[in-house]
Amino acid sequence: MNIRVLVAPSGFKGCLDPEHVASAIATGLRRASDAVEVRELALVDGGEGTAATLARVTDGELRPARVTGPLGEVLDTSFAMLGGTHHGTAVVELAAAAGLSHVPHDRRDPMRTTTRGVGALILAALDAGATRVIVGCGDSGVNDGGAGLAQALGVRLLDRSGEDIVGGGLGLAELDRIDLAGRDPRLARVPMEVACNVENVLTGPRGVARVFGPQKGASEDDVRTMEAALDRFAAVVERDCGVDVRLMPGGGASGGAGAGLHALVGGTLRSRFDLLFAFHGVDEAVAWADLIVTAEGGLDYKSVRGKIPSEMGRRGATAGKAVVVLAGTLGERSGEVLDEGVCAYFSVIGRPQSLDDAMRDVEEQLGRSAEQMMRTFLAGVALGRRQNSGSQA
Ligand SMILES: O=C(O)[C@H](O)CO
Repeated sequence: MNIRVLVAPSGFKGCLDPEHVASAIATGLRRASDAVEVRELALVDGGEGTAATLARVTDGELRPARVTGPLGEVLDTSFAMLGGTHHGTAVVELAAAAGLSHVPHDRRDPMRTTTRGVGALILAALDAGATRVIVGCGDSGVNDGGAGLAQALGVRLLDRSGEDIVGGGLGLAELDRIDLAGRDPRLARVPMEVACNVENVLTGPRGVARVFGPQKGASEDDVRTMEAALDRFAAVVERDCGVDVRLMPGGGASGGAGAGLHALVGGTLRSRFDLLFAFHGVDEAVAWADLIVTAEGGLDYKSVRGKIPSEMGRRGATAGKAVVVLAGTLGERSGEVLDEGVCAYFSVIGRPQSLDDAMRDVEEQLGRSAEQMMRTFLAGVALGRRQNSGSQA
């Protein structure tokens, strides 16, 4: 009897895209036995690779666009126009115009980086005739509450002297008034859904500056300054737009771009998995599988807060399926993923080596680990069969 294995990993950020992660795992699984039937789903979570992957799975295309990058530089990037039954839907990946990967290490500074280019991508999608826009959040290098993108779409964010505030997380500290009158009128007609991690909130103890600021280059002082700036932003938004974005689920996505996209642009914030997994047919694939193998570059306590391994753990457990996670590295409290329905997790790193070497060998290591994991699983299946036939004899 064949064992049906669903391979549904995320990409290994900055190292291997989800398609290559999936195919490396699938190769290893097939080596374990001819009785293994594999189905590959390369999953995206709204961050890097989302537009390209959704274009591919729907037979759509990437459209080039020249925008302002996070540091104010000229950036050649793209958005997706989906195909098939999703014709008319545009996917704007925030990371494509404001991603951390566009900011060199020595210039990481979320006090200054901007989402302005994301607004330009949304305009390009509207100009291309989009009738529905999906904005994917994640992997950003910004903390501007979506101010830059809103300004690019015609929203005025004014300081006390009636001047437009400057770009970046710091500019929000000067915000005094919001004027929505000049917002692009097409935004009132074209529905926009924002795929976000609904665990991320704008302010408070789990606020976005505190949780994600340091990885974007913020010092402790910067974090405090940005928190105060986001508090001010939230207060002005509440007064001028009539919505409290402080603890709104997903409002903290991508440096608070979730809050700005909702309050200033009119987008609806949605769980990224509910929105994006439908394109992949995840629920049907989970129902098909006996075993689910998912993967992530770095597994740690953040993985249980709305990341792909924990989401696959939950969906697998609900459907009564075994879920295993293969990870590049195991970080702080990675074991918390076991509380999310995952049966077991492994690091694929086989020997002490530098990060560069590990990244170079990762496909081979994924294949080897997947093969050994599958052999263990098959041994368990064989043992179960023997015990069953023994108890029936
Ligand atoms: O984009 C970001 O800021 C992080 O991925 C959290 O959403």
